[in-house]
Amino acid sequence: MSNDPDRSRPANPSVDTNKRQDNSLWLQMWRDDRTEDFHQTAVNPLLIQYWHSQKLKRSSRILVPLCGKSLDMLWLAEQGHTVVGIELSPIAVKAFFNENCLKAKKTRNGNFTCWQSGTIIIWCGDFFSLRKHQLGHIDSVFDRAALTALPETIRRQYITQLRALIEVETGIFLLTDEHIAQDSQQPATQIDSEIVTLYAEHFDITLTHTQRLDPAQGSSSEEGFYIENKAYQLSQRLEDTGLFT
Ligand SMILES: C[S@@+](CC[C@H](N)C(=O)[O-])C[C@H]1O[C@@H](n2cnc3c(N)ncnc32)[C@H](O)[C@@H]1O
Repeated sequence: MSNDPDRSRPANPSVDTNKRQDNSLWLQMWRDDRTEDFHQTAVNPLLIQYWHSQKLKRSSRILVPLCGKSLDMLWLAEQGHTVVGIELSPIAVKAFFNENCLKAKKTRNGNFTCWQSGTIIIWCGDFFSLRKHQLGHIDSVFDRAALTALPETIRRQYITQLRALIEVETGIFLLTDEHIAQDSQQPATQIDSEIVTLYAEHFDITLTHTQRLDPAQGSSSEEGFYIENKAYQLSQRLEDTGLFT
């Protein structure tokens, strides 16, 4: 499932060094305006297709970790939800509000600057430093290119932090782009082994959608690989929370 932007990173520095390096890399990417590999110029079609199967109330609060300047946040707000994004780069946050002609109010909160326009709130700062009391109640998480943006060494910590920020009943709608070797025998209906490793301990995992992109469709996978888009619904198991003992 590896999808992080810099595969030339050293394989095994300590997690903290790796996080610092990764943050610098993302901040530089935004300064250089190199966002074409991940920023989508339209709302994600799988979000539109599958979001409502969660049957959330319109008033739900949705967490969008590592949100960039994603237009998906606008669509979620249009569904009546309050959207709570978290993004490291102030350039990305400013671009989101400016490009969508939204006037935002900025307030300082600890190491974060909190930008708000109507029902869209973006916390600008490091996801790993955010605390639950800052964020408030969260009903669902939308993760597109957040888990997969991080180096593999940090992904477990991402999930620990995500669980610390949400409620026991909060579900996650996760979209991934998996890079599959063309000679792989893996069936399209298979849950990615890294998703199992990372989430199965605490979550029930449902694969809701798989779409294999033909390399001829212009997908940007490396030679010898194709991309498979997958949508997962993750539900935390209540017995892990101590509610059923
Ligand atoms: C691959 S992009 C995806 C953005 C967005 N989810 C989308 O679909 O367009 C990953 C984003 O995560 C941000 N990011 C990376 N590490 C972060 C961190 N530790 N805290 C907050 N944001 C982070 C990057 O600046 C970048 O905008």
